[in-house]
Amino acid sequence: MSLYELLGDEAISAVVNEFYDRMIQDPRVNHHFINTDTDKLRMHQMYFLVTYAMGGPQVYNGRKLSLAHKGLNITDQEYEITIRHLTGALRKFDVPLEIRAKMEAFMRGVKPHVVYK
Ligand code: HEM
Repeated sequence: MSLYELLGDEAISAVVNEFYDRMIQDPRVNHHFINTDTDKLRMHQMYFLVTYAMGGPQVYNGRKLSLAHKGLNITDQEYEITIRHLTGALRKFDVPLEIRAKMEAFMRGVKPHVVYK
């Protein structure tokens, strides 16, 4: 069974919303989002995770990660903070450790496409 089937749409969207709330409230990373339509971004992020991290239906039609983060110059430290906010959001909704570990591994795998662009 895929992560997508295990969690379901509702839980995934709750996690993504919680994750964005944490990012937007955190002064160490929220400056990146000043010029971003965050409602649109929540949707894109959710579709991206469903499609690539969770083995769900292919619903993502946004830009490639390296293009989406071009010019943001995201640092290693900001990346770690972001991972902590995602795993924190997963924990808040009692997502089991095994799934949290898989999501974290996925996030670490795409890091080269996101940092220092
Ligand atoms: C950890 C893995 C990450 C994934 C999987 C991811 C995924 C995405 C996706 C799917 C988009 C939308 C692309 C589109 O609209 O076409 C996006 C945009 C964006 N991401 Fe990430 N992201 C990650 C890490 C980060 C980090 C660490 C930051 C900053 C601290 C960040 C900041 C942004 C911003 C500001 C945008 C919007 C750019 C714009 O307005 O054009 N992302 N990301």
